[in-house]
Amino acid sequence: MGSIRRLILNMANNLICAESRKSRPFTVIVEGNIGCGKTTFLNYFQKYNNICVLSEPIELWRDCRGHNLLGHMYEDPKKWSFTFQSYVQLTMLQHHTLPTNCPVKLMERSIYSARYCFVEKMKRDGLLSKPSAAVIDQWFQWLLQNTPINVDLIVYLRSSPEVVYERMMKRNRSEEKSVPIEYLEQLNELHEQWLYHKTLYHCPAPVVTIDANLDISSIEEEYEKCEPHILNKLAVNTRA
Ligand SMILES: Nc1ncnc2c1ncn2[C@@H]1O[C@H](COP(=O)(O)OP(=O)(O)OP(=O)(O)O)[C@@H](O)[C@H]1O
Ligand SMILES: Nc1nc(=O)c2ncn([C@H]3C[C@H](O)[C@@H](CO)O3)c2[nH]1
Repeated sequence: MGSIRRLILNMANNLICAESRKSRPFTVIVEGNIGCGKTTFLNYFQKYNNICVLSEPIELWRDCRGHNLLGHMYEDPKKWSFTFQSYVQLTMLQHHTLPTNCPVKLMERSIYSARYCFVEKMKRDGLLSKPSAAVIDQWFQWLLQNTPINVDLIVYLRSSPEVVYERMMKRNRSEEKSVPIEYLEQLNELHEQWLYHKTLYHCPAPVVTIDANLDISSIEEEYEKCEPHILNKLAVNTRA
């Protein structure tokens, strides 16, 4: 009796998984250091009218019921890292689970880089206490097992800290004005370990790497090479 029950449960589970895969869009996350060109990359794909393009919810981080959590985090990371990362994890979860009829969802960053790069760096720098890091990770592990945050492809905009530091400074975001190049060097190392050498944490999908150091005048060729991977053979129409 037991084996028949297990067989029936197995079949039901397979049906549910197949159904959730069918209903979930082909999900692509664009990862890379601050200033590497993620927004610029997403803008290139705005021409497709059935790719759901989700930029990083930075405006939510700058105004959470009137509080600029991004600014607080950079001004006093010891005090505000947990608060900020809790909200990053929520807002990224909202993007991962946002329903769409589009066959492709293209996200700027993800719940994965928040955990594997930024939280990791805060843990190593002692900016997140062990209890705080444990709570963030308990949430992350539960979400991993119980919510549809699967991704199908990672586009890694690989850059050098010197290049992105110059771009970040030129872009001149007020909260980032005191970010030292050392921060970008360490963030770069974490991205390299996670996405290039794959020696840090689990990589949730295949990675396509782009040389993000290329100047704006020549990088579009790299974006074009990336298109077939993202369009994933789906009928994605360009905007009329
Ligand atoms: N290939 C490039 N060559 C030169 N400048 C670039 C290139 N890509 C983007 N930039 C410029 O660098 C700055 C950062 O680009 P962008 O905002 O796209 O990066 P980002 O990865 O989204 O940054 P963040 O992680 O801070 O949101 C912008 O001023 C943008 O115009
Ligand atoms: N600490 C921290 N944790 C995150 O998960 C995270 N995601 C993005 N950012 C910062 C980088 C840019 O300044 C700015 C825009 O990417 O926000 C983060 N900072």
